[in-house]
Amino acid sequence: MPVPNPAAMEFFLTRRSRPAKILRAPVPTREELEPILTAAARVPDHGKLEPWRFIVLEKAALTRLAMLAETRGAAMGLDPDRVIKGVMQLADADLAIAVVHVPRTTEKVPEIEQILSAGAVCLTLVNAALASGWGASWLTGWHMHDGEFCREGLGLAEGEWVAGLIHIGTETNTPPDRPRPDIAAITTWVNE
Ligand SMILES: Cc1cc2nc3c(=O)[nH]c(=O)nc-3n(C[C@H](O)[C@H](O)[C@H](O)COP(=O)(O)O)c2cc1C
Repeated sequence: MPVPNPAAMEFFLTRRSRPAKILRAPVPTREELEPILTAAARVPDHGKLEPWRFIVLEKAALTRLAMLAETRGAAMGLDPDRVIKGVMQLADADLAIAVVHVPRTTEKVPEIEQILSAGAVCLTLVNAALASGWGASWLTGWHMHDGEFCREGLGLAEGEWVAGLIHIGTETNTPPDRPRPDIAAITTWVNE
């Protein structure tokens, strides 16, 4: 007989991100983050390759990265509004964790499966933070897709890239949930 876990199921049926712009201090301490990171690293991982790693960005690092985004966005010739959006995402944050995809060279596990595993880390990190009572959000942005920014600002090695920048903090208000998928419309039942 299956042994249900109603509390876990209730969490999954009601969980939702909190927009990064409404997250503020206090943020989890390093000690409080440890179980959250441990939960996030407990994901399906074909071949046990661990094709991901974490970079925990505390306030001073986010301020430094916001300044780098300003110069980098201008150097890239991006639309100023887009630059500012990326800059403020970092400048307003008190804590964010970059989940870095670290591709492993192996013939047994295609890279796409390693990338999917990195996505699982991102979602589990959001969920573990939410389950611990924090607000959390999975963002990226033009800076996280820019190799030069990631090399200079985050010290990423060749081939590494940011799968998600997970913002974590205290929510300052509770915005309404968004409409959720119609399960009947996206599900096909096959019995023959
Ligand atoms: C890979 C990925 C990247 C994302 N990047 C952004 C982003 O840069 N900016 C943004 O506003 N939302 C971004 N989102 C969407 C947010 O995470 C969004 O708030 C999320 O869909 C909320 O879903 P939930 O409430 O079910 O957790 C991204 C989502 C994913 C999966």
